[in-house]
Amino acid sequence: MGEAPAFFVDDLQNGCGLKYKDCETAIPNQDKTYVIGGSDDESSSSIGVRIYDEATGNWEIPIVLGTKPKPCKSHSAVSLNEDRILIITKGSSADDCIWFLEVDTQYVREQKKILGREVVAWSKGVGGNVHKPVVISGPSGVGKGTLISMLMKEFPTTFGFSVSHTTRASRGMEKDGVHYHFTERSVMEKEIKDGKFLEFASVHGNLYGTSIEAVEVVADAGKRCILDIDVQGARSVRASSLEAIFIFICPPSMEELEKRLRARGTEAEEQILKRLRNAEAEMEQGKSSGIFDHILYNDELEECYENLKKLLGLDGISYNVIPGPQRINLPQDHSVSKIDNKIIINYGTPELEKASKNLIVLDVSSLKGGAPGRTRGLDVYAIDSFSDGLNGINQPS
Ligand SMILES: Nc1nc2c(ncn2[C@@H]2O[C@H](COP(=O)(O)OP(=O)(O)O)[C@@H](O)[C@H]2O)c(=O)[nH]1
Ligand SMILES: Nc1ncnc2c1ncn2[C@@H]1O[C@H](COP(=O)(O)OP(=O)(O)O)[C@@H](O)[C@H]1O
Repeated sequence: MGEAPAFFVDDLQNGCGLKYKDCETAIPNQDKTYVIGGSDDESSSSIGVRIYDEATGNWEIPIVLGTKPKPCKSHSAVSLNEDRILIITKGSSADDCIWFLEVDTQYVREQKKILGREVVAWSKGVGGNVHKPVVISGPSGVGKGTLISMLMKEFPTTFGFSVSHTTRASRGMEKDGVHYHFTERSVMEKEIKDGKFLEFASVHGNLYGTSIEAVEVVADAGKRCILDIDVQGARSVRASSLEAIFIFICPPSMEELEKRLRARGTEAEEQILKRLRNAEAEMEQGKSSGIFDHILYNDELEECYENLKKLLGLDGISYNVIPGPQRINLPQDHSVSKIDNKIIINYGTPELEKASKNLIVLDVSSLKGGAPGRTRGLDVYAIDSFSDGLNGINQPS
């Protein structure tokens, strides 16, 4: 049935006496009110967020994760559920106007625990769907990099590699920004504190991590993201709102793993021994932790590659191409309300009320992914509220 529309500025001023600027909206959610700022302030480079805790009467400025929407003169906002608020920025381009502010999703709750502060996270809404990202884990030397290179070579327009950050030194052939972002520990630690990472872990004595941006870059290129990360990282991604397929690669034996690591010739003896020691625990966790959807044995390379392709639906006959994102043209002046899983964007003025196509419906029942990054699965369509009879949408009572 019908639910309350966005709680707009005037309501809040009258109701609670909270102070804010014209370009802000105030959205009550659970026992807090989120004041989401516009940007009439020239110095501000993004939309701000403040939280009013009704129980304590205190304001808090949260840590804001994810890429923020660009500043805009005004926006509409509506609480989708206890987890997230939908924001529609006015005057933005068609592919940059629908945003989600996650306030209590699993990802945000985890980040609150890690960062010890109030946290919110932005995610951009994107029409259409893409295939789930692929997380590949396995012990050092098992052949993850080799398999991923084969995939990227055969399907260059389908896959994009999530370039991780690491504090380890570059190997001879590795390029900064291509294989890894090689970085100083102090810099990476600061960026982790600032919430720039989707996940990070200490592996073989170095710090490794996937920045939110690394995943967004691939998604924005319309490609399926591949992450080569360790088991701890895979566990963190499992707990995040990035819906992915998790694949663990096993060697045929520990002897063969050692042979491959030594033959690769990229590590000093001490590092080889450390990686072999860690491999035992990784194998145990990989096989039994419940994190991974699939386990592949990399004995014969070609055979393993064929199996990987099958898992990903790339076995030659039927790669199910999902249509690209829809373009969403939202009018500048509109009001927003929520009915069940549908957001109704009304841009009819009183005089135009009888004009056709004066409602846009944003169906949010199949949202996928979320902060940090992109929320996909939005279905957007225009309807004529009178002649189409709201297309079966329950009207607010
Ligand atoms: N958690 C996490 N692990 C990563 C990331 N990038 C790489 N790794 C893992 O770190 C480990 C060491 O990687 P690397 O030094 O390139 O050695 P290699 O696996 O022997 O080629 C591997 O298990 C990788 O999967 C990351 O962003 N996050
Ligand atoms: N199935 C396989 N049989 C033999 N050698 C392999 C196989 N898969 C990979 N290799 C070799 O093993 C070494 C380690 O592979 P690599 O892809 O670097 O592993 P990882 O990225 O998991 O550390 C490389 O020299 C690679 O050419």
